[in-house]
Parts: sequence; structure tokens; C-alpha cells
Amino acid sequence: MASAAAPTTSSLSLAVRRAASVAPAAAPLRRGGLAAGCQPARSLAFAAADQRLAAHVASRCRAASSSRGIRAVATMAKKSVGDLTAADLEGKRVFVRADLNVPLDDSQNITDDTRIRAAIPTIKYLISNGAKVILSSHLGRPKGVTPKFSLAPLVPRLSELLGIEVIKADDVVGPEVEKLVSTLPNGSVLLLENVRFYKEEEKNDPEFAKKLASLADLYVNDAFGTAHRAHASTEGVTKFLKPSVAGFLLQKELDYLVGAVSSPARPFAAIVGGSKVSSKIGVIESLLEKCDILLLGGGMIFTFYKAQGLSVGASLVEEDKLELATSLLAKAKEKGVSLLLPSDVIIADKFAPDANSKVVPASAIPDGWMGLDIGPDSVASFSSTLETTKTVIWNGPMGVFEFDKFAVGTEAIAKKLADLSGKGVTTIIGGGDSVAAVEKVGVADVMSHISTGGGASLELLEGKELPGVVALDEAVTVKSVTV
Ligand SMILES: Nc1ncnc2c1ncn2[C@@H]1O[C@H](COP(=O)(O)OP(=O)(O)O)[C@@H](O)[C@H]1O
Ligand SMILES: O=C(OP(=O)(O)O)[C@H](O)COP(=O)(O)O
Repeated sequence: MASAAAPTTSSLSLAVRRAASVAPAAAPLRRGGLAAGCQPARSLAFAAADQRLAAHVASRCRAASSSRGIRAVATMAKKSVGDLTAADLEGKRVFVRADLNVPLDDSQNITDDTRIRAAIPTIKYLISNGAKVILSSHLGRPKGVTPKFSLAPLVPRLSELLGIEVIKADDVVGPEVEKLVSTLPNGSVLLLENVRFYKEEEKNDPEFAKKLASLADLYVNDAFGTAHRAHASTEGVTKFLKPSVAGFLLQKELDYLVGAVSSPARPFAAIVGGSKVSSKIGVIESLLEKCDILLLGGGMIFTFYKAQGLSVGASLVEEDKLELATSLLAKAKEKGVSLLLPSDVIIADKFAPDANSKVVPASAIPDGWMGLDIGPDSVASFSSTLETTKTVIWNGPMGVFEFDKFAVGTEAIAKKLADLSGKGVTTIIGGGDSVAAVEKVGVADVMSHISTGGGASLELLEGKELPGVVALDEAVTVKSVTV
């Protein structure tokens, strides 16, 4: 989803304000009904030896959960930075891979600092425990050393948020970097240059990974947005650094996108939109195994309509996916999932912001017109269906929300989820354009979780394992607990 140049605003997840402000180890109860750092699955994946911690976690979860109690089955339980104490960290060099891939304007100003803020809790935890942080990230997709992709513009904001002066290296590895590392005081941060300036990074070159590892004593991966990449700084380096643990942001993303989705408070609804059914097949198939209700919107609905014999005018259709659409409808039925397609749509006479538009039933799209948004009846029926839920996950806009005229359905769904979040429903926004929509409406702060990774969250929702997560050390876990 990221562009070949600097990432676009819409390609980024735009708000994890609470991730930046809440220390997971001491998180308060959340409005969404679950305690932060206390979601099903991951949070009960505590060290079996530490029964006091187990009791503490269980009591927090009990206090925060519904009367159903929590059934927790530990999955993807990875050792966390929170498992490391001052005794483990004092004076230690810690290689922290973050995803600081933020959008910059032409004057190199940061236009959205969400990903920087999201990385702060882990770095603060490390420096407050006396560690020397060696911070690494990529920015954009440079081919070799490219000044406009330097991490230098990030230093002032990082320093401001951390409350210390971040030191910047002009390289990623090599003698100059080694010298800087050797003089780092405890509790300081050294930001390495863009790790993708070396082609060895994306090739996951073992020698390069070894060089990165040689800078540090242990490894923390907090780069959720890049965890689906098997690169030297996300995967290769773990072969040479022990322990290799998850940062707080990575852990929080897994808590929601794996934990809350695998063990949701029910009814559990998924809303899937976006342009094409082909790019969401994996996600739809995977969610059909887990959810009770599936609401579909966006450009993909026209392939479903056509598969049902309706005429769709000039709407976006993937002719080669008609059978697939039919089989997905059959699968929903077989699984007892209530699948809802919009009953009406907003159609346009051209694909343009100033197109003529009108609302028609989904079964009455005239020739030459294209559906670019869901209609008001659909918004009303989706909203009343969502009222019945306890967990909602959303991936993909309901229409061409980049054009104001066709942003109404997407914005209405964003507002509905904000409203539900305020009523205790767990609301999870799975990255990509749906995050941009939620930001646009100004309701990002009230959602239970907004993912910082578009591609990574999609892969997780498809049920795939992320190489950057798989490579981390396992926590000693309990298999299941009922509290
Ligand atoms: N009815 C539609 N016709 C054409 N494009 C659409 C329609 N509805 C939504 N889209 C487009 O889908 C794109 C987002 O799709 P996608 O990348 O799959 O979502 P996400 O980024 O959330 O994963 C947006 O650019 C939006 O304009
Ligand atoms: O912006 C990112 O991904 P996203 O656009 O899928 O959210 C990440 O920083 C990963 O970048 P990449 O897709 O160039 O590996």
C-alpha cells in the first residue's frame, strides 16, 4: 500500500494516540470493555512461573470483561519488552526496530507523526530502565542512499516526545556508527540512518543482519507496520541477538488483531470494503470462520450483485471473480454468518468528484452509471445491525471516500463505530484507507484500536503469520485459562 516514494497519508494508519500515551504494564481499563494490555489471548500468555502476575492479569481482565468471563487460549505468545526488568536492561545496548515510515511534505516536514508517537512507549520504557537504545527504521522505498529518504527530519519530533536529545548517525553500520554506540550513555537514544539505504536490508542478507546485531546486546521489534516483511532488521537480526522480544506497540496490535478477533465478545461483526473483492478474498474467507455478521461495501459489492444476476451498469466488476463471489455467499450461509450487502447505492455518471449522482436500489443501476457509495437505506440497516454487536472490525471504505460526494457512507459508518465504542463495543480499525476515513471524520481517538500497519494488519486478518513476529522469542505460556 505504500507508494514507491514517501508514504501517502491514506496509506498510513493515522492514529494510535493511546498507544503513545498509555504504558501497557499499568494500563487503565478501557472504555471498550477490555483493559489495555489485557485482551484475550496475548495478555493471558503470561509466564507460567509467575503466578502472582497471572492472578493480577486475571483479576484485571475479570474486572474489565463482560459477565461471560474470558476464555483465553494463548496464541502467538511472544516474549515482551515488558518482561525485561532494569536488571536486564541497565547499561545494555538494545537494537529497537520501529516503523517510523511517516509521510513528509516537499519541505521535509512530518505531516502525520502517528507512527513516531506509537513508538514512544517502548523507547521510554527502555531508557527509563537505563538501556542504550539503538533505534532503526526505514522510510519509503529508496533504491540506495537517497537524501530525501533520510531519517534526519524525524530527530526533532522524536527528541521532543522522548524529552531527551536523540543522537543521529549518518550511517546504518560501520566504524562511525560503532564509535557512536561505544560512547552512548545509559538512557540515551541513537537513531540510525534509513536501514533501506542498504539493499541488503530487503534481501535479508545474513552478513548485514550480523552487522546490525553486532551493534547491540538484545533486540526489540516494535515495527508492526513492517512485521510482514522478512528483512534483515525485522527477521534476520533475531538469529544473532538474544533475547529478541516484542515491543509494546507490536504486542498491542497482536492483542487486537489476533487476540480480540480470535476470541471476540459476541456478536462479532466484520465490515469489509475497499475496491476489489480479489484483494480481500483472504480476509473475507478468514473472517467468515470467526464472525457472526459480515457487512460488505465498497467497489467489491458489484461483483456480488452481478453474480446474483443484477445489472450493475458501469460499476467496478471483476468478471473473473463472479464464481468466487457466489461461493463466498454460499460459505457464509453454510457457516451461519449473516452476510449483508447494501440494499441501495449512490450512483454517478462518471468517476469524478463533480459527477452527477443519485440514490437507487441496488437492483436498479441504469446502464452507463456506476455505484460509488452505499446509499442511506444501507447506512440505516448496517447501523441497526451494528447496534446488536459487541466487537466490530472494519477494513476498507464503503465508497470512493476521496470524493466528498461519495464519502457519506464511509463517514456514517465511522461515526456509528465511534458511537458504539462509546457504548462499550470493541471497535478495531484494520489499517489502510479505513483509518484515513476515521481520521477524516475526527473519531480516531474513540476507537478501541487503530492499526499502524495497512499491509501487516491485512495479512494478520487473513490468518497469516508475520515473519517479524514469528522470529521473536516465545514466552512461556499457559494454553488456556478461564476466569
Ligand atoms: N464503489 C467503488 N468503486 C470504485 N472504487 C471504490 C469504490 N468504493 C471504494 N473504492 C476505492 O477503494 C479504495 C480502497 O480500497 P482498498 O485499498 O482495498 O482498501 P484499504 O486501503 O482500506 O485496504 C479507495 O481508494 C476507494 O476509492
Ligand atoms: O507503510 C507501510 O506499510 P502500509 O502502507 O501497508 O501501512 C510500512 O512502513 C511498510 O512499508 P513497505 O510496504 O514499503 O514495506
